[in-house]
Amino acid sequence: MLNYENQYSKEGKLMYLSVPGSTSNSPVDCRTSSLKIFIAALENALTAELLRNLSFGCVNSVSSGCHTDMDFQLFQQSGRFICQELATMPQTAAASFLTLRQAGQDCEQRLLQLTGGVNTQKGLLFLVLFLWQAWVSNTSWAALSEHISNFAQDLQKDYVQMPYSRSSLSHRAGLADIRHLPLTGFRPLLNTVKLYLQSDWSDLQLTLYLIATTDDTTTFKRGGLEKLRYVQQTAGQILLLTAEEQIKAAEDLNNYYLSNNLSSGGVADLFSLTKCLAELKDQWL
Ligand SMILES: CC(C)(COP(=O)(O)OP(=O)(O)OC[C@H]1O[C@@H](n2cnc3c(N)ncnc32)[C@H](O[C@H]2O[C@H](COP(=O)(O)OP(=O)(O)OP(=O)(O)O)[C@@H](O)[C@H]2O)[C@@H]1O)[C@@H](O)C(=O)NCCC(=O)NCCS
Ligand SMILES: Nc1ncnc2[nH]cnc12
Repeated sequence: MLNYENQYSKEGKLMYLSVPGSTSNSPVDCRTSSLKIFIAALENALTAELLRNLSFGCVNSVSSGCHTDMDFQLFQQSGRFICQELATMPQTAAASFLTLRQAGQDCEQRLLQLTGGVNTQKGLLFLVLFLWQAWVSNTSWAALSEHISNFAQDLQKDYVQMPYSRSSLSHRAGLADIRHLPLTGFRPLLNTVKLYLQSDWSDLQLTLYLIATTDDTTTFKRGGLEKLRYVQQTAGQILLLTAEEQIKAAEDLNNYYLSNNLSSGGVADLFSLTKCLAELKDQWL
């Protein structure tokens, strides 16, 4: 077992691991070795998301949900691709919002090339890059929310300059879209992680909680505001039932998604990120 000598910054943060007797004179950067921890947690979470029994219009191991253009294998490829991109992302991308956005847009284009133009997980990629940036910049868990909120403030400009697009429709409908998360320092997601760690929620209960509390623009785009509000209210009511009653009611809601051609893609991403952060929390600086 190698005996590591840690090296700390002036603020006392663990910055490097130096390997005694190593041939190279440059210390092993703990950010590189620890990035493997980050990526392993993301891989585990993405696998769990695809293995959900009820996926509410999303792709899983036994169904393509309401997606004729995507399947389980494509999502496996998409997830592996995103993990590989994070593993090789240059640290310079973490320097500012603009460098991160450029890196994210380049990565999003490579992802779309991989999928033949099908949007599998561009939302997940967007969100996980903020967490990647915080991780590689050695932001502590306690400082995470304020750090991301400050870092992402330029996102506000998206709403001003937004061309007439789906995002503008959801924004005009008053929805808290995907940009709301980094702008609020991932506060809703971190609250979900805290609740998840305190409870013994099943994957179904976590999914239902996320449906109830998320303005999923993929659901809104396909079904409009009335159906979005219906699934949110129904999921919240299901969580109040006994565990046995929940199963039947959840299957009915899952069938509602399928019969109305609805997808919960945003919820699926938040499911993955909740699981990922729950695994990382105790190892986060
Ligand atoms: C910032 C962007 C990613 C914004 O993209 P866009 O302008 O398209 O914004 P939206 O359409 O509003 O949302 C994009 C995706 O975000 C997910 N999502 C939706 N609601 C929420 C929410 N409330 N909280 C969190 N995340 C949310 C969702 O992504 C997932 O679903 C997609 C797959 O489902 P599907 O139904 O197939 O989606 P579509 O293909 O759109 O529908 P069909 O055509 O099939 O009918 C998939 O993306 C999942 O991830 C929304 O789709 C982007 O503009 C951007 O800037 N990206 C590059 C920059 C970057 O990455 N920067 C890094 C940091 S600065
Ligand atoms: N499993 C899935 N199916 C459809 N859209 C998704 N977005 C993220 N995960 C997804």
